[in-house]
Amino acid sequence: MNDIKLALLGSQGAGKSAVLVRFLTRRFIGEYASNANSLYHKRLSIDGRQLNLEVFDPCSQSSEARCILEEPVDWADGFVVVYNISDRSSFIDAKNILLQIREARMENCKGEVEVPVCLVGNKQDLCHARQVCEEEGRCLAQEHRCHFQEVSAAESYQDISALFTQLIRQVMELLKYRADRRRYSGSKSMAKLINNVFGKRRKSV
Ligand SMILES: Nc1nc2c(ncn2[C@@H]2O[C@H](COP(=O)(O)OP(=O)(O)OP(=O)(O)O)[C@@H](O)[C@H]2O)c(=O)[nH]1
Repeated sequence: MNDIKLALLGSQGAGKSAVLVRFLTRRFIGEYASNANSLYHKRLSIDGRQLNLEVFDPCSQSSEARCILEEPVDWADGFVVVYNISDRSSFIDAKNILLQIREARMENCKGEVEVPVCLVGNKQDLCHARQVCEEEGRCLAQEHRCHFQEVSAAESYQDISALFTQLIRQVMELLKYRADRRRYSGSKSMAKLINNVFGKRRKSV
């Protein structure tokens, strides 16, 4: 069974918990305790595969949230970066988070497939108070080569479910790629070893 670890990042009040709880329970719960980090577990089946999903929803202000950004690849297999379309400062925070993820990827991944990220513009139901247009979100996502989706955790389940499903599929591909690479480099070193031992012997015969 695959273990998939995701982290939700974004500024305070962007709706991280609302988006996650909508995905996990199909429900919208108006208020969440925002002074604690939460780790959610769920068993899922996607494309016929059983998965153990772990999602970290950090309290925006906590030091653990900052730690995750310091070692993102070690901690999570994929990220959901959430901003509030009716709050420009949350979009600026999302930009900074994407930059930090990219920097950390460059340091940690070294030629590896990129860690999957989805940029989410939440609170689409508040479009009368919109401060970030959809195009800006799309452009930012293109710049960071990540998926983008505007959603309303308050009003809809479908878009949120689709974005998590797509992200989890990307993560499964990344984990498969890593496992194949490990297997390949393992068999390459085994072949080298055999060649060293038997190749040398053959020469001396
Ligand atoms: N109108 C509207 N309100 C939302 C939506 N999603 C979340 N909210 C509200 O926004 C507020 C913040 O939501 P949270 O999910 O707690 O936000 P958060 O990003 O987890 O916040 P922190 O835990 O403080 O970092 C709550 O009052 C939610 O009810 C949405 O899609 N539409």
